[in-house]
Amino acid sequence: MWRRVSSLSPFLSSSKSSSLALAGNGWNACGSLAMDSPFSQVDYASSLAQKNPFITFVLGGPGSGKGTQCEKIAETFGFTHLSAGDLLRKEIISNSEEQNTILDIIKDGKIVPSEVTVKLILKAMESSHSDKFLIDGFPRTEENRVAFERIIGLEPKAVLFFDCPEKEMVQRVLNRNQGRLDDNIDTVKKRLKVFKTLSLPVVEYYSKKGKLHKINAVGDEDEIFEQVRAVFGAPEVTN
Ligand SMILES: Nc1ncnc2c1ncn2[C@@H]1O[C@H](COP(=O)(O)OP(=O)(O)O)[C@@H](O)[C@H]1O
Ligand SMILES: O=c1ccn([C@@H]2O[C@H](COP(=O)(O)OP(=O)(O)O)[C@@H](O)[C@H]2O)c(=O)[nH]1
Ligand SMILES: [Mg+2]
Repeated sequence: MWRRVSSLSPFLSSSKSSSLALAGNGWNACGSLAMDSPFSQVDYASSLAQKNPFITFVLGGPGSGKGTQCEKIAETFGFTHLSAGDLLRKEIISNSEEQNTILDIIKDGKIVPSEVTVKLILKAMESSHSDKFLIDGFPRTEENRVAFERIIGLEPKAVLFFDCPEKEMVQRVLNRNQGRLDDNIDTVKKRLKVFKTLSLPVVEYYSKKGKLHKINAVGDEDEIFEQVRAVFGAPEVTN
């Protein structure tokens, strides 16, 4: 079942004291790694997990408006916006060992190995002083999702899903005009297949967990943002 749009604002204000994300994955109730944890070598993630930031994953097909809406959310609600695609594109123009592999995968509309993407996200989160993150365009597969939980030791508190018809997504991607090597009809067709087969199961997973906020991504940017604002900003109706 899709979750109705309801406000996250009470959740946001109490996020610092929440211990939800520390359960499981080798973490004990104090937020420390258990002695027998298989991940006790991964101490670089421990300080981030102890901070327990408010993480929102932002999902949706190519061109559904994730990046556009994330900019608005970041500006309005003070989130730090991390686009997984942007982090990967930065790797391509750096001298990283993986630059050619990443380029080929993106050009082909496939998914970069989880380990690579999660490490880039972790590095970006650690170098920020923020305690509220929007992670845009990730996780794109169930394997991505599991790798994030395993390596970082945290789960999202909320997940936004921008629901957009394919025809509209294709039109937007082809008009994006940002010089992206994947904004062409061949790649977008492949990306839509990947989205349906690998990414929609992640959306379904968070729906079942009651964390999903589905946004109708058709309409003008401001209309869409009003739906998003209701998720983050409006006071929770209690009875
Ligand atoms: N609501 C909208 N209506 C029409 N075009 C939009 C809308 N939102 C975003 N766009 C445009 O569509 C393209 C894709 O948007 P973007 O935010 O990059 O999507 P995503 O990050 O999901 O791929 C961009 O050129 C953007 O300006
Ligand atoms: O977690 C991610 C995010 C992106 N990508 C790759 O980067 C491309 C572009 O992703 P981005 O989120 O920038 O695209 P958008 O959905 O915004 O068009 C994707 O098609 C994938 O090839 C990936 O492999 N893993
Ligand atoms: Mg984007």
